[in-house]
Amino acid sequence: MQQPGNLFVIAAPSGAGKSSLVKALLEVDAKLKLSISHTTRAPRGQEVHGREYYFVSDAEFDRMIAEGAFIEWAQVHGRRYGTSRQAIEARVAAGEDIVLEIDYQGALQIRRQFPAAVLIFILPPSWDELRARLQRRGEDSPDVIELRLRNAAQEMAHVDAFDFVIINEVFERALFDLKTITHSQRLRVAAQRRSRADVFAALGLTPNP
Ligand SMILES: Nc1nc2c(ncn2[C@@H]2O[C@H](COP(=O)(O)OP(=O)(O)O)[C@@H](O)[C@H]2O)c(=O)[nH]1
Ligand SMILES: Nc1ncnc2c1ncn2[C@@H]1O[C@H](COP(=O)(O)OP(=O)(O)O)[C@@H](O)[C@H]1O
Repeated sequence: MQQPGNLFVIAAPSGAGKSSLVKALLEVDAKLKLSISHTTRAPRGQEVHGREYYFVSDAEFDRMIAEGAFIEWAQVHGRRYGTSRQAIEARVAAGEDIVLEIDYQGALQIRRQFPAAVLIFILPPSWDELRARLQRRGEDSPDVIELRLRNAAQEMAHVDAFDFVIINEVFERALFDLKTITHSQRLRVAAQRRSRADVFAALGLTPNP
């Protein structure tokens, strides 16, 4: 029987570097696939429908809620964001490892439905650096940046519900931490199955004869 895949849930205050880290992680880990959320917020400059998000109208989002199409959804920074059930259930059952880049409210909903999900929280090194990153990114108006900074405190208050916390100060170090977590989870699952071959496969090694 196919073993289910792993779910990695990554949350962070806006500007902490979560999208950049996840993008870099996906580039070096071919086994990981990103869950692409639906949102009612407008696309930013370089964003493409179906790549960063499925950008939908409020009416379309309402319809999806009514149909039970979301495995979790939440209101964040005044817009709605959700993970489609279809995108997760079939893929996890097929053994795929999925990354969800969602807020803490969504992370807690996922934990209730998938107790084995690994919840990772990314923190900025300081408030000043968080503000500086939002400003440097240059995608949000000053009003939106202030709203995101206010919401960051609320988001960070939920850090204790997470399994791991990574401080994204030096980018490469934070990426290394993320890789350690995904590797460890795969090894743990393989070890639980008590199969030496599985443990070696998870490491990408060939067992000695
Ligand atoms: N609950 C939930 N939150 C989401 C989902 N997709 C994105 N988010 C969160 O919504 C917040 C705003 O995302 P976005 O507007 O792309 O800005 P970002 O903070 O720069 O990533 C972030 O905390 C995201 O993690 C989702 O499907 N569900
Ligand atoms: N370790 C880091 N040091 C300096 N800048 C960073 C670091 N990580 C990410 N950034 C930058 O901070 C900004 C916000 O990162 P982003 O990945 O968009 O954050 P989030 O998805 O959490 O909102 C981007 O301009 C990104 O290039």
